[in-house]
Amino acid sequence: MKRNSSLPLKFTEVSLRDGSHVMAHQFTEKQVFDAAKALDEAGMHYIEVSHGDGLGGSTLQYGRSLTDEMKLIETAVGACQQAKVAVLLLPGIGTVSELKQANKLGASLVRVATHVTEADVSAQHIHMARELGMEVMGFLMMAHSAPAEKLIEQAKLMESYGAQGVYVTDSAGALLPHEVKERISALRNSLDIEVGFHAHNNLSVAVANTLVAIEEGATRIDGSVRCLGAGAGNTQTEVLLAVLDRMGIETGIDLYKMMDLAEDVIGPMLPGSQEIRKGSLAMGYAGVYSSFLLHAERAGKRFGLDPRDILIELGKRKAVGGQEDLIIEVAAELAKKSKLEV
Ligand SMILES: CC[C@H](O)CC(=O)C(=O)O
Ligand SMILES: [Mn+2]
Repeated sequence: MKRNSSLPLKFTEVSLRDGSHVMAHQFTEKQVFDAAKALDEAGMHYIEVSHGDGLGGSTLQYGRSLTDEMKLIETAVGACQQAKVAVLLLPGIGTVSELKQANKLGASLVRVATHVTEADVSAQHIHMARELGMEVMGFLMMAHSAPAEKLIEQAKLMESYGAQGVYVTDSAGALLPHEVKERISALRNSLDIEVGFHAHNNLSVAVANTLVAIEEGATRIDGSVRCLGAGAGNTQTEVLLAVLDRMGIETGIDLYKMMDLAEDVIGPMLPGSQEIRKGSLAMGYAGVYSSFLLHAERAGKRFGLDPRDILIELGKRKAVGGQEDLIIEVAAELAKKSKLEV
């Protein structure tokens, strides 16, 4: 593969943040310590640790964390010799004060995440992170739902606020390879900062999409070991690293150590196997936020509905992150409608 960038690839392992959705936000300090230590020893570049919905996400709406995320961040920082600890922040959920606290505890990269059309809400947080001396990336979520021109406009806003890179974030795992190619190359040709890619494997194309992104010049790449991320999980980190190794692309990360930690450290944490099942497949198919899966399954049980019907309806309504309350509303409406039809 010929990469359209001469910069080295930098990987962010997201299982301790995106995987928080799968764990219903119940990570323990020991789990985070063991995973961060093993990832650090394998040479991982960045390890993201936060509530699944980012700093400040531990609420009734998003799900309460078992362990205070600041404790988890501090634990991960303490476990790492070389890896940097990253945090995710969604303006409106996380605040500048939480960002300062995380930075004080040793988090040195923040990814400021907004819906793909709402980059303007990231200005204050990006400025503050730069003032704190943190590395800052923009994270444009639900990137499948906007055309390349919109992504360019929004990424340029983040660049103007001081972001040092912008991610195409396929939150729904809905992007197809040609759509990734179009979006990454559009950003690569329009920005003076790095471009990143964050995938979800709901349609089983996360590794393929990530390879396309790398070829088009993305240099910041996300993955989760054993697919420990929302929905069917993210690009499986250890698999991607093996493929890149076969392609002769240098990552600086020890493949055997990654395979071992996938088996011995992350494997035992998994509440179930991260396969593509009907719920996650429906999300990729309908373009729904991956972190809605557990919420939709719970609503399905509560209202006696097939969670897929709830997910498909959420896709039609173009629900965005932060609208977890809409899941209940949609389920209640569907249940009412189906009773009327009987
Ligand atoms: C709720 C935040 C979300 O999980 C961020 C993310 O990883 C994505 O949009 O894919
Ligand atoms: Mn994600």
